[in-house]
Amino acid sequence: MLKLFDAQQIKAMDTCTVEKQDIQSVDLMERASLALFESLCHLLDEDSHIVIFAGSGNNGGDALALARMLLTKHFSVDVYLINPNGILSADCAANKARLERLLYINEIRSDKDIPQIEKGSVVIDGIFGSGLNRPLSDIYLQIVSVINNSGSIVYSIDIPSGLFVEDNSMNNPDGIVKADRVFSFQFPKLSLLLPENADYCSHLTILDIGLCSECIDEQFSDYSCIERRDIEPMLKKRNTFAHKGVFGHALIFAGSFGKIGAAVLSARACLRAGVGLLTMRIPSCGVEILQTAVPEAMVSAEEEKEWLSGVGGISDKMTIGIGPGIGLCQVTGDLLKTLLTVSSKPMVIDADALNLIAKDESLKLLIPKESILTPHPVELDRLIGCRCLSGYERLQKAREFAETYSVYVVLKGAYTATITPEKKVFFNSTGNPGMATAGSGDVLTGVITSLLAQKYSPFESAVFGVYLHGSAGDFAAKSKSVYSLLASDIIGYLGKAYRGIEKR
Ligand SMILES: NC(=O)C1=CN([C@@H]2O[C@H](COP(=O)(O)OP(=O)(O)OC[C@H]3O[C@@H](n4cnc5c(N)ncnc54)[C@H](OP(=O)(O)O)[C@@H]3O)[C@@H](O)[C@H]2O)[C@@H](O)CC1
Ligand SMILES: Nc1ncnc2c1ncn2[C@@H]1O[C@H](COP(=O)(O)OP(=O)(O)O)[C@@H](O)[C@H]1O
Ligand SMILES: [K+]
Repeated sequence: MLKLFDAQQIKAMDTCTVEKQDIQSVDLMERASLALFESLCHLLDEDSHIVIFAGSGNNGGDALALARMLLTKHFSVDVYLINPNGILSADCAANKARLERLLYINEIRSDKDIPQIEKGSVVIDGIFGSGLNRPLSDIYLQIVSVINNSGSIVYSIDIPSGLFVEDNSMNNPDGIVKADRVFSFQFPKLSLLLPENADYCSHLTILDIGLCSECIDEQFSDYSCIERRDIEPMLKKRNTFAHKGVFGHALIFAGSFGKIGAAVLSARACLRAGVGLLTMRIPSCGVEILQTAVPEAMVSAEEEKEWLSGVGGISDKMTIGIGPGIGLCQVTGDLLKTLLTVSSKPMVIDADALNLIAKDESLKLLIPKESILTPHPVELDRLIGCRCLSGYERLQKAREFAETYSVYVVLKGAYTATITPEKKVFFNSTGNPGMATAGSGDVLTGVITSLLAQKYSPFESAVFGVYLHGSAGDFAAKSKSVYSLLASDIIGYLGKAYRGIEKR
């Protein structure tokens, strides 16, 4: 699991590593720059012209060290050191001295020193890193504007200059470098996983710079990224004598007139994710459709033709999922209230079930503890009753919600965040923009309900389900492209996603 840290913690680990490994901080800088150099070389052409912008802190020091390494490979390099106050950090100064022996360093002290960037150049952005402590102003704003308007490929060191590591709600969007790729040292930065910062980082590479693992373990973090190696041990092996009774009985409430497709998608996904038995509670207009499309599912038909109004037959043995395509009828809201009142086991709550809860404050208190709620950002805003201005704010509100109601919140997006009742956040690493298509959320509900029915813990059901769903989406995108991917394709590749986890 990759932990994410704030700027102070990064500095603390830096200092701790230097002490524990008995090295100088400039040696750690050299190691970081070397990792960057090696990774960057794969992306450069022999005749690339490289324009490096270095700031006065350690991010600038990295950039100057990188320039020296690029010169050893005979790249054409121009270096601009932005030094309006004439004060450099010690390691930046040391690297300036080393580079000066090899190359003339242009210094930018006022706006008249700002260069035009030659067309076709590659820009390296080493102006500010994790030490940024205020939004950019003056000369820095002008330089960022020159970089962003240069039409060049831009690679940022550690983080796009001008972007804060965590909260950018008060930042100036014009003062942030838009990078084609960010090379982040050791850990992703939280801000790079939030949707409002998508423009500043098209691709992300994490570079291992050998920070001391003891120093990393000492630092507490509420945020981490789930990797394949965290998921693999969660997979439950199936024994030879297993029978369908072992793998749980899911009961999914889904569909309304015109939205029976949502029920079909969640049913198929639930079965493909491995549940033993599945009953679908749907309005009677959907019975034929569902029985034809998903013969493996049982149907509990609602008396009402077009929407759900009654809970039907439920038992304690069943694991409930509710929401896909159910609509917002009052009678469906009443059903939800009954269901929340009579159930004490964790359930999966999605889509219109979340919208119904948002409309009736009293329902929130009835949600069984440890239930899994799967809102997309708009559903989350409705649930908490306010329109969040940034992904960062939304994440904090979702954490408060998870704690207040003792539930797991799966906040969906490019990096879906599973938030625990303890307010810990686990970002997912699979998935792609092809999944931004109708019905992929219904598929996720089916998958998570299936895992919960198979006795995965609520936490495992959420993070494992999100990972599996994203991984199936990645296989689907490889085959169908991100443009043509359908939610059904995700279901079709769930088997391959399981194989991917089971293989290693
Ligand atoms: N992770 C690791 O372990 C490793 C990290 N390494 C590298 O170190 C980087 C962090 O370096 P850093 O701490 O020196 O901060 P960095 O961002 O270069 O400069 C901050 C300076 O700028 C200033 N300043 C701030 N905001 C400003 C503004 N808006 N406008 C103008 N000035 C502003 C502020 O000074 P102030 O003006 O506040 O006195 C401060 O002195 C990190 O990102 C990575 O690249 C590797 O070398 C080794 C391993
Ligand atoms: N750009 C993206 N990258 C990765 N996953 C994505 C992306 N866009 C959407 N998804 C995933 O697709 C699903 C969409 O869910 P949702 O918005 O509820 O769709 P629907 O309501 O159409 O079923 C979520 O699991 C989300 O994480
Ligand atoms: K940078």
